[in-house]
Amino acid sequence: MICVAGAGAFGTALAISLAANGPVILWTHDADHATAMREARENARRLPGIALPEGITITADFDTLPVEIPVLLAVPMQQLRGMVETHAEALRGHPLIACCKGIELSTGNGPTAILSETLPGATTAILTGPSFAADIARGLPTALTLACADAAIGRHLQQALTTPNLRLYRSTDTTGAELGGALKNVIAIGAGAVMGAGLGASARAALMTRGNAEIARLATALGAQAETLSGLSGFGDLVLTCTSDASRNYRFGHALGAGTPFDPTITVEGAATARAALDRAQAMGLDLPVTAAVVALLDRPDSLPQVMETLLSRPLKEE
Ligand SMILES: NC(=O)C1=CN([C@@H]2O[C@H](COP(=O)(O)OP(=O)(O)OC[C@H]3O[C@@H](n4cnc5c(N)ncnc54)[C@H](OP(=O)(O)O)[C@@H]3O)[C@@H](O)[C@H]2O)C=CC1
Ligand SMILES: O=C(CO)COP(=O)(O)O
Repeated sequence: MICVAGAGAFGTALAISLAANGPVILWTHDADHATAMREARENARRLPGIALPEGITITADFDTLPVEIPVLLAVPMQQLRGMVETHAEALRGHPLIACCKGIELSTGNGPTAILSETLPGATTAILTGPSFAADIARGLPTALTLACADAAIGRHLQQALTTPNLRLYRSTDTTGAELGGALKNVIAIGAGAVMGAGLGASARAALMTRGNAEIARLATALGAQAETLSGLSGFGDLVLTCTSDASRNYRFGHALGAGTPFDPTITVEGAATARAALDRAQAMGLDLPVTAAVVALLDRPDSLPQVMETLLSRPLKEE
């Protein structure tokens, strides 16, 4: 049995896929949402139009968790610490697999560090990579990275969480897996802005490539391995998110570039992470021009011409 904590689009999609392997508990913090999902056998709020298999038990009560089953934490990054602190007693003793992408704004930390700080001694891992919730939920083929610092536990989790349509690759580089997934969202906002402003696919390719170099600069300085960044959780997710309007980060950037409104209730992880990444880079004396451009655009959505001018007038250098 597996528990998925967080009934957003991704948590629900993971629960649907995992239900092919055996019983799944899908937990939401909202009792009314649990009731609605139980009655409709659908998550109409976050993943409409897809039936929840019978093998998924929906609950808003953590106290009933069977001992030691893995818990996948699928809540937005900036909510992870608060959620784990609130439910620390219920989560203690369970292997915890973070499924969120981002850097915490208040600390500059990633998901597994937050889990270790909140529940010292916990077994932690990160599940990340290129996959849209709707694709997973519809049973389309997807491949993700499961990173766990403990190789033996990682091997066990890889087996437990692989499903017929979700193929997991294993890594021990949690830093690389987390940072690839976090920082690609920042570049996707930039890629969306380029396309929204009508600057063209060539400009987007340039931004993606220089963004990729920037991800490597910050992530390797923080201890990531270069091979991880060229894998599913890095390059794979960067390509997916920067080129598909199924991505919320891309669509948010597109709206910024086009000067059109964007629904503020939609989860856009790259916005807070852009600021967190820039803070960390500045503290380390690293230059992240694309991330700085995204932050400038977040601060002043009408500043796109100046932001582009700043990027294009940087000193010429070797690639
Ligand atoms: N959607 C996707 O395609 C993918 C998403 N991810 C990652 O998964 C993470 C979650 O995203 P996603 O599911 O899409 O987001 P959604 O916006 O669809 O859902 C977020 C969920 O988290 C819940 N939530 C918010 N705050 C808390 C809290 N304090 N305690 C418990 N639950 C809370 C929300 O509840 P409520 O509805 O009540 O607000 C909602 O159910 C993100 O980091 C994202 O990057 C990764 C891969 C793919
Ligand atoms: O992380 C994702 C795809 O791998 C989902 O991207 P968005 O959060 O931008 O929708």
